[in-house]
Amino acid sequence: MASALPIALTIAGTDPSGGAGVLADIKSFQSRGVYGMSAVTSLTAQNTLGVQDVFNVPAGFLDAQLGSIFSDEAPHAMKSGMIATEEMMHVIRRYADEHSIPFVIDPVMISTSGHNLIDEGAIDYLRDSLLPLAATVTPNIPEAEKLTGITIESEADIEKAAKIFMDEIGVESVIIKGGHLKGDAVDYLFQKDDSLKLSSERIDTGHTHGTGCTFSAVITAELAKDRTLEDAFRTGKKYITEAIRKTPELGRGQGPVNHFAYKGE
Ligand SMILES: Nc1ncnc2c1ncn2[C@@H]1O[C@H](COP(=O)(O)OP(=O)(O)O)[C@@H](O)[C@H]1O
Ligand SMILES: Cc1ncc(COP(=O)(O)O)c(N)n1
Repeated sequence: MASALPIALTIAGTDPSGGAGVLADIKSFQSRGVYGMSAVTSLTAQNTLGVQDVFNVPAGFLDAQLGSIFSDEAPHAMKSGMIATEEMMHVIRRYADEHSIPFVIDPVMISTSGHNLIDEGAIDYLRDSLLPLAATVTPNIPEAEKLTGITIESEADIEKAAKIFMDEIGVESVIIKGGHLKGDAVDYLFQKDDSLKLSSERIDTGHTHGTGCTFSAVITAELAKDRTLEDAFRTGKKYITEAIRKTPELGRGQGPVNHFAYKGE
């Protein structure tokens, strides 16, 4: 019997310092009242100063983890973050095909600290074979540029990129995050027949390690509760704004956000 407790799964890499990846996702799920599960794609050695090393889990062992999860208690929604290799993407695609639960893809490519987290050769597969399976995709500006092949500097460019995501790549919906542009922090949700733009003031801080992971995890948590994507996006935006505003100032580099800060519904 399906659990009454909402359950969300993250398929992502680990960050031992707790700011990004699986740990950020699980903290986000927990703080939204959602039971968290994880399947690890890569173990990274990283902290607020950068990524020191990466160990990719063999694709067969990712399969084993997902098999353990789905053969016992399936989650109500899932997200993916860092997926370094195409082989791992093949495995994830199979589970996404077999289980019709909302799937949020955060197409992680480069860490805030500038380290590459995906094989260059896997990007085509991610775009062509994984993104079309997602309920929504949450690229930041550099990721949206890489996936659409256009330069994004303005709102008109964001609209052009969204059209490529929906009409050419075939995604159901896309949330393009404007954190890397200048001015207010503006994010855009595009769905088939409508769009929604959410804006917040830009908080003057260097502590934005794990913002993308946290934002997409909150959206996934809300989808696990059967909320609409629009509601999930609104909650994600409020949550990440508070989390950045009240950063705990940890580490000697780009610190993590605060997963205790947002108190709203
Ligand atoms: N300095 C900031 N002030 C307020 N919101 C921010 C700031 N930087 C990023 N955000 C928000 O954090 C979320 C993640 O955005 P972004 O930094 O673009 O993604 P990523 O972490 O994947 O690079 C978005 O909702 C974005 O608007
Ligand atoms: C394991 C893992 N997953 C994702 C990110 C991206 O997060 P950010 O862009 O905030 O560095 C990261 N640094 N590490």
